[in-house]
Amino acid sequence: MQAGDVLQAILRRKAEEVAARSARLPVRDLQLRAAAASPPRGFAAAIEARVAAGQPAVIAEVKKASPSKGVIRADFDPAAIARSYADAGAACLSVLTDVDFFQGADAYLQQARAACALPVLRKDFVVDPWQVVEARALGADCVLLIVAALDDVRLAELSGQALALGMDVLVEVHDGGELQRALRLPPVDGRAPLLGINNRDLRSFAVSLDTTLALREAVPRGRRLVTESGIAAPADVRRMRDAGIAAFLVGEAFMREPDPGAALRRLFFAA
Ligand SMILES: O=C(O)c1ccccc1NCC(=O)[C@H](O)[C@H](O)COP(=O)(O)O
Repeated sequence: MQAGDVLQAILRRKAEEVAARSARLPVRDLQLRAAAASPPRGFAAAIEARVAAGQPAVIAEVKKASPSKGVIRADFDPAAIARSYADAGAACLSVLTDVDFFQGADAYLQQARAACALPVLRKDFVVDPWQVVEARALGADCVLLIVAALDDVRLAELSGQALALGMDVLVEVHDGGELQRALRLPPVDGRAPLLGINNRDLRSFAVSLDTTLALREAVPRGRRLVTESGIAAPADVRRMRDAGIAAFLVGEAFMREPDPGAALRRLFFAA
């Protein structure tokens, strides 16, 4: 798929999808499912535990396809991939649930989470409070909020709602203006969103690790920063580690390998 306005195309489609899904399943029914769901596993806490132990905290992504790369992994078994990541030392999982642009599925999140003990990020384009409740009902431990996709009022509403439901929030930015907006989000019960810096420009698909290096200075001490996208080689990991980055979200580099867990070990834990 061409880059151009892909984010806007995704957001237009997502609004239609949410309208249709929420008409079929009213939020009150969804809230009952969320209340009965397996409790959140502590996504941010799992990251902090790895960092406190002096290890890189790896959020390993379960992703079949993407708009920029098409199908990345045809042989796709979310449960097996999740087990492989957990055995290799991942701190958390990220599972794509968007159907139309990533060939994801809600069931993939449920299968991956059931296959291991790791906390799971629902990686989707969350634009409506209904989706936050849906994420918890599916068992998600964290939701992604993309600053470029939301105005300030909606961003604060969704973040506060997710935190109040006991989930963590990964708030994703790509430039300094978005970072300042993300930093204004208030904590709930002392829990603030994790700050994800996406090295991929979602409008052009260009990827540069310089994005993280340029923005990290503006992240206050005490806030956990996650570098996202384009981490593929040991030199990339070294470069980020040398800059003090401890948390990583990685997808394609693992998903293209026959054994995703072995690829994670080679990239992050080779002696
Ligand atoms: O990956 C895309 O093509 C894409 C396009 C539009 C919106 C989001 C997109 N990707 C989501 C991500 O940012 C990545 O899945 C994630 O950060 C992992 O990146 P990578 O390690 O490069 O697979």
